[in-house]
Amino acid sequence: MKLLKFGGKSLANGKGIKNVIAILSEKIKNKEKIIVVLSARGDATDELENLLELAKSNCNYEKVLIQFRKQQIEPLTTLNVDQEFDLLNRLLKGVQLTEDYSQKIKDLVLAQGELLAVKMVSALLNNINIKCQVVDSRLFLKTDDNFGNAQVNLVTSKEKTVKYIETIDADVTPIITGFIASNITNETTTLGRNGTNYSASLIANFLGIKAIESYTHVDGIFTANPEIVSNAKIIKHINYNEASELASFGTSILHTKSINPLIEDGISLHILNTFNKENEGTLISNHQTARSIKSISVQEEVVLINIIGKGIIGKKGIDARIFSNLSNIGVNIGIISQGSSERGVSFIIPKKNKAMAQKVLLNEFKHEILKQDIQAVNTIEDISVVTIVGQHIGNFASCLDYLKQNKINILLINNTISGNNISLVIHKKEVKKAVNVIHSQIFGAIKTMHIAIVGKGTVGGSLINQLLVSKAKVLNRKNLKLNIFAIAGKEKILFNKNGISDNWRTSLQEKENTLDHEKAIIAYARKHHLENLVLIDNTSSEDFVNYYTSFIENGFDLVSSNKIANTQRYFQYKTLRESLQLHKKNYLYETNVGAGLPIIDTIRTLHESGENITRIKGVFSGSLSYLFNSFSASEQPFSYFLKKAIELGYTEPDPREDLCGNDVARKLLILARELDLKNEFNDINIENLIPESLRKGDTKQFLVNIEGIDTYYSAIKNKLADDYVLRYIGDLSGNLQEEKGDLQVKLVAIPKNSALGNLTGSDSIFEIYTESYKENPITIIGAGAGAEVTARGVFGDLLRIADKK
Ligand SMILES: Nc1ncnc2c1ncn2[C@@H]1O[C@H](COP(=O)(O)OP(=O)(O)O)[C@@H](O)[C@H]1O
Ligand SMILES: N[C@@H](CC(=O)OP(=O)(O)O)C(=O)O
Repeated sequence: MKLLKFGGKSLANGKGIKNVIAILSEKIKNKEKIIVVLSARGDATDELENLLELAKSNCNYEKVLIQFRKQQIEPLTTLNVDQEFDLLNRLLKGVQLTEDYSQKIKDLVLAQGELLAVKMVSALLNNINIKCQVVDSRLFLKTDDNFGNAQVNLVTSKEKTVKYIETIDADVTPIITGFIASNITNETTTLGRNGTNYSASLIANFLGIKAIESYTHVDGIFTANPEIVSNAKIIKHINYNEASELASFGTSILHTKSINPLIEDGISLHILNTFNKENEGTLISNHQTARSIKSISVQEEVVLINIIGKGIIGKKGIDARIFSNLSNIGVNIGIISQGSSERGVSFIIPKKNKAMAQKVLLNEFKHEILKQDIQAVNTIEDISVVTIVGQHIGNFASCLDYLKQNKINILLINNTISGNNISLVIHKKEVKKAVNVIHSQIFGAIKTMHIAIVGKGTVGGSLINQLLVSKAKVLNRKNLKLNIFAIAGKEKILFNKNGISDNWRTSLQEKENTLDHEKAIIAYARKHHLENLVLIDNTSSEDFVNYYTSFIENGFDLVSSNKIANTQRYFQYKTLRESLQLHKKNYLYETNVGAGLPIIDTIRTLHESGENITRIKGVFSGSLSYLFNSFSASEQPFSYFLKKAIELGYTEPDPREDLCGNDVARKLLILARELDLKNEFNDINIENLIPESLRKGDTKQFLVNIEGIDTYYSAIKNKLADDYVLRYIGDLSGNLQEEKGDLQVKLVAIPKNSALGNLTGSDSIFEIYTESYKENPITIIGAGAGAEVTARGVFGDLLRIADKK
């Protein structure tokens, strides 16, 4: 024999009730012997509670009641529910007249939800010729008078239940009400919200039934509430102790008191999904596993009480007085801590006990308050307790770090005596983010990075497309979800917390122009509680860089192809690093120097490992590499290659921006600063490649007179010795252990058969000289420019940040 319990959502109209009837009829037709226990349908209990409140405040409840009736008689509108609704009408009218109701009346009103459910399910089964019978549990579940949360008299109830069920013919399936019972004078009581599970466990225990199937609307018990963590993992098997732990820490699919009757009789409880026939669900039984399970639970409906006062530090008996006073009025203290506030005691109690507890404490400590030893007894309401069940504190440090990185403020932390549960008190609005952050950290489950991309030009646009194309692969290989939640152009901004899609260009185009993109991005991330935030700056904007600290302070890591932040004045450079350090954030900018080439990473690794870098030299600009490689190897005039470079898109629209040498100088400065040198941009000796006569005038004028550049370069070339070529190089030398290095950007003659002399096309080359490598520098050569390779480099930085999480 099995007992089947169906929850409210399973019995709701539509797919739910249809599946319930299908499940029941299949089992009964297969001659399985079953007993059924039902909750109220859909949200009936909440709706009945609401009707009581409406009546109490003398509002028009009739319309709401009509609507409620309509829902309850679906899908069998001919069902006679007059008895239940006549009673509801009378009770609600009474409440409206007196503008009040007792807990006793409330129980009678709520009970109608379960009574309607069993009536409907029986009728639907009878309609398909299945023999079943409505069973009102009030006839045999007997309780005390504690309406709303009545205690069951186990001995009497067992006797009555066994007797009652014996009266039902063996071929008739009992359809029993959950949640409701009665007292000794047969008045209706209830077993506490979500009490149907308890009814089911008790009835199984009384009748010697060894297996319960509990049908709900989720696939079973997960490593965290699946409605909060979308990639939570199902736990297939747990034992009673683990189930009790999860229940007591707020895993709402389980209820503490419904576990005890199972343990007593070794009854297995199989949690299944009404809406997913294929799923195996979670089996709770008395088996023992070698490895204990881990799961994250959330307790809502709690408040934090702070007793604040210098006068209570070190004073004996304060905790004892708190405990005894609250326990006298039946209030449980969840977590207590003196560490969180240096000047007081903080603890958690159920929200419903707040007023009572405050009154009792104010009275208990009235002398201390009078003497100003206690300044206040405060309550903080908007909090939740997140518990990681099965987690030892010893391995939790990285998780705390990770929460901090995600700007989650922990008000209290507590680990239990057994050392296997850790509870964190946090603000309610941060719960979703916190649970997701902890979950991904503990279970190594899919981690989601929430990315905002500013700049959608050649590099930005390529990056967005690369991310969209590669995201499925990254998810597969690295368990990492790359979710672009914002794209900002110069004027418009596009948001989607679930990730922007392939047609982002059109969607962005359709948006209105907006201002203050940085504020909008920060506000959006906060509103939607997004974790693992990364801002990617693919602009060349000087202004946008000013917002970097704001992003850092609001929990963002940074990636940028924009060089400005690294070439500002040294004090600004330093301030940014200080802010990164303070907020434990990362800033990666590999593409600032060699596009997709791993220059900064190599230099940083060498430098951090204590290798003395003595010189860095190379051709840092793809466009200038092309110009001098080609010009040196050909008889054509310089302007011929300059025009070609413009055509190929190697240069900026005004090629003088490349020729002036500032871009190479910026790259050189960035490298110098990686070595902790304190150089300023002005310290760099830059050879400007534009002849004096061509420096003035707009782009158009320059392009018209472009051949004017040739005499200048022919003269230089004529002076070249045999087997020498021209290269425009960045050169960092001097004593690099000092405060400042010697930074030169210059056109030089180089032997043709050297590494720099051998350079071809638009490749860049970086020679890194170190003490250990002496005259044989580490050399990195490759495409050092281009939107696609730069975007790939930015992508790499993003993955590096994800790896640090
Ligand atoms: N760790 C968890 N695993 C599964 N469900 C959970 C967990 N924690 C909380 N829940 C919540 O428990 C609820 C399912 O239980 P319940 O409300 O009793 O369902 P029903 O009304 O169908 O009986 C779901 O809303 C689910 O979000
Ligand atoms: N209907 C009652 C009892 C119950 O257990 O419901 P559910 O099984 O849907 O949690 C309630 O909502 O409290």
